[in-house]
Amino acid sequence: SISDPTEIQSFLDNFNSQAQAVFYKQSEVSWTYYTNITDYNQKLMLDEQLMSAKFSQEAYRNATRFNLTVMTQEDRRLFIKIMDIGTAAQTNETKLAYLNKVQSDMETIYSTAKVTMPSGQRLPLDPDLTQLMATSRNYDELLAAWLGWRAESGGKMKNLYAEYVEYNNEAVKILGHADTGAYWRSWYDTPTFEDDVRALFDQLRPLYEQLHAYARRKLKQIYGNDKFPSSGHIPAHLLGNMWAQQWSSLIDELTPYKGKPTLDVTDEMVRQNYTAIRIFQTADDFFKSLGMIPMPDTFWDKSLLEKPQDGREVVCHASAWDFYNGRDFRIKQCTVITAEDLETAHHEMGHIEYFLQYKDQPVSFRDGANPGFHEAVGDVISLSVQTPEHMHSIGLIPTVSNDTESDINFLMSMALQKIAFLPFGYLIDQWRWSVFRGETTPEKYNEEWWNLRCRYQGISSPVPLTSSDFDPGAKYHIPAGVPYIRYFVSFVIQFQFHKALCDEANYRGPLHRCDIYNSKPAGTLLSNMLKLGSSKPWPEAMNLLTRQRKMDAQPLMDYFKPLLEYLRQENGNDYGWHPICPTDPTEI
Ligand SMILES: O=C(CCC(O)(O)[C@H](Cc1ccccc1)NC(=O)c1ccccc1)N[C@@H](Cc1c[nH]c2ccccc12)C(=O)O
Ligand SMILES: [Zn+2]
Repeated sequence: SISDPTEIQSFLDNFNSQAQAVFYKQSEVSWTYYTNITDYNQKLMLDEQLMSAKFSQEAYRNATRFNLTVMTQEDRRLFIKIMDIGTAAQTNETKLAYLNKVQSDMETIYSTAKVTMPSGQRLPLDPDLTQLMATSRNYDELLAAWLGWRAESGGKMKNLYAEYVEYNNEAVKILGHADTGAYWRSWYDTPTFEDDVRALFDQLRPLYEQLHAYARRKLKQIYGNDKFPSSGHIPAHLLGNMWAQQWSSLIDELTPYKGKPTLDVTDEMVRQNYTAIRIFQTADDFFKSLGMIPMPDTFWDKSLLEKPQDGREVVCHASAWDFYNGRDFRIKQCTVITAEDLETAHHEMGHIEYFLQYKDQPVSFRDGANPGFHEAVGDVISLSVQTPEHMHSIGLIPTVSNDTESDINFLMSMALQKIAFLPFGYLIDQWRWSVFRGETTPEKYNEEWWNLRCRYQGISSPVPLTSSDFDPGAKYHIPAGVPYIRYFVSFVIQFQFHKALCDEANYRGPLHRCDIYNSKPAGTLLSNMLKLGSSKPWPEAMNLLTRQRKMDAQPLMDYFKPLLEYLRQENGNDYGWHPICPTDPTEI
């Protein structure tokens, strides 16, 4: 095998320039499809995916001819990443083409699904059903939207998913992975990763149980005790979100102390005629205040920041795009003028900032230190943006009151976003890993999904399950094949990052009131970590930013400590739920 340093270097240089060209072409063709769903654009994208797979297979074959043992650590790391080609390892072109087609068809079903409401209106998820789930307080209207969405999305792809699992597993096994779940977990390069995330979740459950109990009591007052099963579960369609994954839209009902200025800035954004562009300029301004890299002109020219009104079908689920040429970076988001979309805009721009910071790395290092890092960048900035102090400084709330009651109100609004999410962020890939392992077979897909929803999230289906249901398919990341444990990891580490940046900014107060806006030292510290991309093992990136190498839920627990005390006080013994789903949801 080849050990000559000159040959090693020329292979890496060659790969780097060829890969940029191939990945650029694939990004462009995919972008065309995602922003204009037609059979023709899908075919162009699928053809390009086969070309790109051939390039990756060739690079893999060439890379195996080199002797890794004589290389520098950095070159060895590059070769290992070049050989991690995922499903492109499938050299049977018919099988790979079919896998890619099935995956794209499921994502298209999801992205073009519409629900016919009792009124006869046909509503898409974005923006209509999302807004209905957030604003309606009518039990039956919420149920109609929830039932309609699951039928039009997941209900239409159950058999496709079983095939996707089979073909995806077959492809990654060629690389030596036990199954697709094992392949996805390998990106964290931690042999105890599954145990580590389970330990974090177990550590955080008491926080969630208290929030769940508080929300359940308030929702019973709104919808009546008779709508809630005696098992203690909350019906899945009552949490203000299609998947009950974040409960922020219930903030007005769940605010502990009434009579204080609202923390939901949506109305004020609408009153000030906020536009999608202005939402993204607000986010860009924050990164600039830290001395970080502003969005380039191509971002403003080529992003799609609003749902097209010309009848085009698009994939509305937000995403950030690196075109791998060091110049072209875009966001695709069907932005609406709400507090939640202000938050999502920061989340997406966090991905772009990461792209910008590592754009001079070799292509194979243009990735997050681990997938959770990529999801955390924007959310860290958003933790500062959402403080009452910052919201006041950008004119979205009239006054800042930091008496104890206002403080609890603010912590509640953050908990509805961050604590409510934890079991959801955890359970999605618990389900998928069990499916990829073959422990959960197709006839058990839906039953196991609700087992996890009932056990970890304490919510249950408002109607009896039938064998044709496939509720996992009603959540974008399942048909789109996007892993999800990354968000659970992000929701833990973003508080570690926030604490480290607040320390760097010489902030002294309570963590939940810290706003790092204008802190160049904090911006420099964050940039230096982001510049690494995936060139170093993630514990090193973690250490550079936080001075420790592990994921740690303590900063999150410290942030919410005052709220946990309040909730324990409020709930007394009225908390918790039976781990098993209620047999008949209408059984009371
Ligand atoms: O899915 C997303 C945002 C979409 C994304 O930015 O994570 C996007 C997902 C995606 C991945 C691959 C193909 C298509 C979509 N990820 C990226 O765009 C992305 C880009 C580069 C590197 C890594 C991820 N958020 C999650 C939950 C969430 C996490 N943080 C939040 C903050 C506010 C609101 C929601 C969330 C959700 O909606 O369930
Ligand atoms: Zn993301």
